[in-house]
Amino acid sequence: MGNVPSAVKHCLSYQQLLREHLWIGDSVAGALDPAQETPQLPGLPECVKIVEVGPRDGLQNEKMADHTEVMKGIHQYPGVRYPVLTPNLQGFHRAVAAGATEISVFGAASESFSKKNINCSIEESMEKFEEVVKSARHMNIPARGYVSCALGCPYEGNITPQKVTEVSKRLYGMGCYEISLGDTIGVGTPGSMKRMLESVMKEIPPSALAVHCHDTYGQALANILTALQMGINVVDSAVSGLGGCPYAKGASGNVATEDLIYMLNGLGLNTGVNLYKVMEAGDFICKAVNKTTNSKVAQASLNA
Ligand SMILES: CC(C)(COP(=O)([O-])OP(=O)([O-])OC[C@H]1O[C@@H](n2cnc3c(N)ncnc32)[C@H](O)[C@@H]1OP(=O)([O-])[O-])[C@@H](O)C(=O)NCCC(=O)NCCSC(=O)C[C@@](C)(O)CC(=O)[O-]
Repeated sequence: MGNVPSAVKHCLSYQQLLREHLWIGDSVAGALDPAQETPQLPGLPECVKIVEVGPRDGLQNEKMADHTEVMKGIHQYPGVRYPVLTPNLQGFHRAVAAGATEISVFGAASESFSKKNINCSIEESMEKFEEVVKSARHMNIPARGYVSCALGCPYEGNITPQKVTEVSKRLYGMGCYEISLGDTIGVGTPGSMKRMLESVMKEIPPSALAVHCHDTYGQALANILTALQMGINVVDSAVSGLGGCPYAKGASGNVATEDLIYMLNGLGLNTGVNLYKVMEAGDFICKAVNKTTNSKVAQASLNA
């Protein structure tokens, strides 16, 4: 790996570990846990796809190299998806040149957050994303859309479900195959999640929606359960609960993948993910970036 900085090296071996055990999306795919004995509860989806955002969201606050360097450094396994965040056409072309085969555009339901995060208004961001998604579709590159601040904004406070719906509809309409609704600062509750989803689902089918919950107020799993009960079966999470947006001060990490899998196993929902191996990957990356895990499941198993 020559001159690759150490944070990138950690990210690469971490990706390798994760790829052996999970779906790789923001991501990972692989080995099956032994079939769960727990009978599935009614009113829930049959299986859940976990989009592992640890290698991206989990590490974006670390001092790391540019995506070009990261993309060049990783070994890309067949059947594994390695999406790259691309805020504009320049980023898109650079990502494709570096070998990206899936991209994500990332908008917000808050004007102030949009300005701080990507230095443009929501309307301007939609114009840029239109260009990106159009180019991606031209090249058969799947594009995912994020909507940040779906349950609250660090600058504006409450965000209306109507605003989230409006932005989600624009992203879906331009060709994003899936819209990930982000509780960027982790302030949502099952109540606000339900109200927001009821509104968004009037315009977008649940099969094209995902939830992305940060855990600042300890509500992430409850919010995810609410989304599952409403028919959503794609959930973003980060191993060890790492992560957070640099433009959302005070916000904690994502819901921990370990805790999410533990809950899904308990509900009898199939993920095809081996919890113990994810914990191994979590332990690896926490040591590499000198952090303690935020996963309650990993903490409990360490203390057991
Ligand atoms: C979007 C920009 C680039 C606009 O930044 P800008 O300053 O407005 O860009 P610009 O068009 O005015 O160009 C300024 C310079 O940047 C260059 N530039 C322009 N675009 C690119 C590019 N793509 N790649 C590399 N270079 C770029 C461009 O070439 C130029 O270089 P110069 O001519 O001065 O040498 C900036 O605001 C930015 O980088 N924002 C991203 C911040 C970020 O990474 N935020 C965290 C993402 S996580 C998130 O958003 C939440 C999420 C997804 O996890 C879900 C959730 O939890 O809610």
